[in-house]
Amino acid sequence: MISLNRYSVLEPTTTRVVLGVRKLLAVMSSTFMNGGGGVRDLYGEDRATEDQLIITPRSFSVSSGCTLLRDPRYNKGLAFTERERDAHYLRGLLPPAVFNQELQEKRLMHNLRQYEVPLHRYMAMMDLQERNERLFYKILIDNVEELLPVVYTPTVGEACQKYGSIFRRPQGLYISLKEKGKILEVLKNWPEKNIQVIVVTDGERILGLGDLGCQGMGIPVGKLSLYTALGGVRPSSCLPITIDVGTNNEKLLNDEFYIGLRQKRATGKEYAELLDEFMRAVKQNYGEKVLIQFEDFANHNAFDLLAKYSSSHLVFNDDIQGTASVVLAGLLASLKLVRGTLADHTFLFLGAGEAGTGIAELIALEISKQTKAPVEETRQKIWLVDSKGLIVSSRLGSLQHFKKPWAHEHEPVKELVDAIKAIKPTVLIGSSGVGKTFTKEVIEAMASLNKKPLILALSNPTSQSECTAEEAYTWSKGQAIFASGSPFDPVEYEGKVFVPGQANNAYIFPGFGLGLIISGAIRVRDEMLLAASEALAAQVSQENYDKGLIYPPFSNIRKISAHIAANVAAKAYELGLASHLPRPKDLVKYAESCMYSPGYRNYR
Ligand SMILES: NC(=O)C1=CN([C@@H]2O[C@H](COP(=O)(O)OP(=O)(O)OC[C@H]3O[C@@H](n4cnc5c(N)ncnc54)[C@H](OP(=O)(O)O)[C@@H]3O)[C@@H](O)[C@H]2O)C=CC1
Ligand SMILES: CC(=O)C(=O)O
Ligand SMILES: [Mg+2]
Repeated sequence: MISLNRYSVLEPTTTRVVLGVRKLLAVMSSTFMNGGGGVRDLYGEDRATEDQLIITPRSFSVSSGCTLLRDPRYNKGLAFTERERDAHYLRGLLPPAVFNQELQEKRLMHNLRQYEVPLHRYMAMMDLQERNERLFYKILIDNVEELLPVVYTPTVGEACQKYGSIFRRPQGLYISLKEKGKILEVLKNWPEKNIQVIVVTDGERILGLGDLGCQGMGIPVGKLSLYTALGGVRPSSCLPITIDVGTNNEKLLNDEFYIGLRQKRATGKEYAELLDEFMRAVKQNYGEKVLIQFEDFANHNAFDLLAKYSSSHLVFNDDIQGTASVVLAGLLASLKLVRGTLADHTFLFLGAGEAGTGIAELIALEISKQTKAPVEETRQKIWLVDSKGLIVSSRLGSLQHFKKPWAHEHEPVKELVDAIKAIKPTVLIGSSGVGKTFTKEVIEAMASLNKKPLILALSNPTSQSECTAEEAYTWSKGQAIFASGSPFDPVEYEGKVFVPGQANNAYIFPGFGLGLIISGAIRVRDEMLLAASEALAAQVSQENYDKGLIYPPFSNIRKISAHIAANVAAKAYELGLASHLPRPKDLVKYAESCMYSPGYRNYR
């Protein structure tokens, strides 16, 4: 193992080699085998997104033997060559066969496919991540459409629900109320110092599954593995964090295997102080440019945290902003199928929380940008229904602040289907977290009003989806353009195959984050979200449209992410928020060159 310029602990099985700089450079340049796609610098793409390369150290550490086999970042398992086995004291610790990474991948995919229970696949993937990180990312990248539902929604939802009983080794950083006053010290316990992206949750709104407390850790871990696999951000710069302020989930509080604090959630001042200490400690420890992605906070905290820290930190709320950007992209793309402009459409949401109001606002902004009409005016064609019915002006006094802009003049309407009949939307978006709410009557109402109704069932995981793909296509008699938060298989209806798209913020956040990193952006702005949407929409091909798709397939996601990153970075430069100067000429190429690739390196 070669560890440069860092805190490498010298363990008994570690030999330290001291070299002159010139010799070190020679060794390094011949040492790394480029895995494809990364920049060809001395460090390989592992450090490509770092601020600058510092080539000062005169030593590197070579861990060997069992220590090397147990280090997931450097372990290659049977792929260690004969020469490496000699050089690193691995003789006898491995069986004689030498496999290349492709053969390892083939074997692993074969084994993975033997598991019929998705959770078992998830656990096998987590085991692999902790055993051989490069192989984990190699198989995730190469089999992204097959494995996304395993490491991400829907399976990650079940994994979080059962996190206590499937818990093996800790992943990520846990910051609980017990660490109040010591958060900076806790951050310093994390072995990596060059952190570029943190995904943090407090576990209160995990997908549409509600409060899972500390067990929400599966979400930051999963999201960050997508940062690497889909966006090319190197794994060592990603930090998953769960803030544990307790849980109000009685089932978990009474579960003997629950891994979190066994108390009700802290709220008010106690909550705010812990979060504030966390935000200050992150900036102090990692600097101004670390991206903090808020994930799956309940809406009574999410909007306030975003507003509070967006002027002092590089913060991004994936559920509000990432979801908005992915849905806007789908809408822009859908105009190829339904014609007209965004301003010609009428939008109705079931669910007026983070996702719903976040999307609504970005649509209003985009229409305002396109038509030059004030956003107060462009909001008028966007309507939302919450658990109490249509959001109308007579409810203004009791509405949460984020719903108020959507309280238009209308008589109260309780049921979704009646709201559809009254508002006559062309687009129906489900963001309620409640499954089966797009009933046959709802879909039929949309199909009776529109030749091609656009129906997005965004809620995750699959159990919470507002309807299935099959329901959307059959109840609309094949008229619907449909996409969902969690994936569905293609559906055959009356001899025609309909391919549903996946409207999930996973299309956006990896490329969005990469764009912030490569430009050295210091703040997130709405214009960057619009730029990301436009880049994603531009990646939908005629072949995709011909299948009724409004999103490109995930199999192209790294190329898509590079385009998103480039557009986001370009916007950061345009807005004067980028700190990496000079601006690279070709931002797409630059983004691609910065991406981590999981091919093995040769160790001398
Ligand atoms: N596809 C994707 O990329 C994403 C999907 N999501 C999914 O969206 C869902 C919602 O997330 P989020 O917006 O953050 O959650 P929130 O809790 O912020 O909002 C949920 C909204 O749904 C409303 N609601 C709840 N039950 C009903 C019901 N029976 N009828 C009508 N409205 C109802 C709530 O009403 P009230 O305010 O009255 O309580 C609230 O307005 C989750 O399932 C999540 O997984 C989220 C982000 C990204
Ligand atoms: C996808 C996502 O972020 C969610 O469902 O919360
Ligand atoms: Mg989320």
